[in-house]
Amino acid sequence: MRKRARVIYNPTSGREALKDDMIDILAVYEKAGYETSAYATTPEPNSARDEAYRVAKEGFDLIIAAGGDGTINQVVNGIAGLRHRPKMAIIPAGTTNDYARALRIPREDPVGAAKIVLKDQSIHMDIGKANDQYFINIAAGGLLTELTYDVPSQMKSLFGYLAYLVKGAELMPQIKPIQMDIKYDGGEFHGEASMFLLALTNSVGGFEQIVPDASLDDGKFTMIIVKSANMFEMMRLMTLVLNGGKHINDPKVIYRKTSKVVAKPVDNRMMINLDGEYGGDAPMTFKNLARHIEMVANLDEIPDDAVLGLPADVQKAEEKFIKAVEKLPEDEKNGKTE
Ligand SMILES: Nc1ncnc2c1ncn2[C@@H]1O[C@H](COP(=O)(O)OP(=O)(O)OP(=O)(O)O)[C@@H](O)[C@H]1O
Repeated sequence: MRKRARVIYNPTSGREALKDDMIDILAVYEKAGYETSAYATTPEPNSARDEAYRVAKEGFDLIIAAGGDGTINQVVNGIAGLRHRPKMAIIPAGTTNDYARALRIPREDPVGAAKIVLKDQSIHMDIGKANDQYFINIAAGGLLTELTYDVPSQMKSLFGYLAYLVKGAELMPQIKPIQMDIKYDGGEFHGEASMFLLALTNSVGGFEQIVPDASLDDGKFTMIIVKSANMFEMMRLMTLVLNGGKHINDPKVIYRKTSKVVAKPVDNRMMINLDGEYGGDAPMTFKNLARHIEMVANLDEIPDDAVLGLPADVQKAEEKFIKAVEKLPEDEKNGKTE
């Protein structure tokens, strides 16, 4: 039987240009060997998610999420909990397109983005689970992230609103740190912080320097906690970000790799932002699901150190080996066995 693909596209996203290109897009996936059909999402809140779930259950081989990061998030939410998870591809048509940036998929050319499938390259991407929802790129909490809910949609990306903040001086008094308790692998933060952020890729709100060393398939989030900072300090940190990712060593910042995080507010409400949308209130447990979704990617263009490319079993074997070595007496670790 021929392989089957479904293009799930948002006819309202970004420039609304997808419809015009759909015949050419379908032809690309046919050429790649898939019997391909298209589904336009509807105004119902979860239509992309529900369609992705339906076709995955029917045994489709490939789902192409065409739209903004919101559409990709929904398709992932439709299939992430299933045993049979079709391969995914993305055709970016939103405003920020963080995910396409990380996978090096063309962002201005929908047919060109589809053609990446012809290279037959993919990455098994890590995704995040936040209580019972999934996210593909970012989870964040703290007052600074709450501001994003009030800003216009083109400023919705996590850091895109900084320009807006600079203009909107009336918002400055709202940038108050809150008390939070964040447990992560091997450590805990308890105190006042302006925000915390978990990233799965190096592409956060259009910036590639916020997480300069993200790996897409290492089973770990990059966690950033910005300790209590005022607006001036935030701007200083952003300057360090733009200056080659120097913020990661700043005393105001905790920067760690972790596979699990438990975030709790202390005497406050803490809203959580998942991939740029409100995702519920903390307490929340975040788990990294390693190498969970196979995504078509422009592998040639992705820096080598962003992809481990190891099958999960090899990775596990490596981890076991490292743990076993750690348990050895000091002499044996150094190669002395007598
Ligand atoms: N046919 C439709 N009519 C109205 N809204 C729709 C329709 N299809 C999907 N939506 C809504 O579009 C949103 C997802 O938008 P998506 O992320 O794809 O694009 P975007 O908002 O243009 O991109 P970005 O997030 O980068 O700004 C969801 O809230 C979804 O409910």
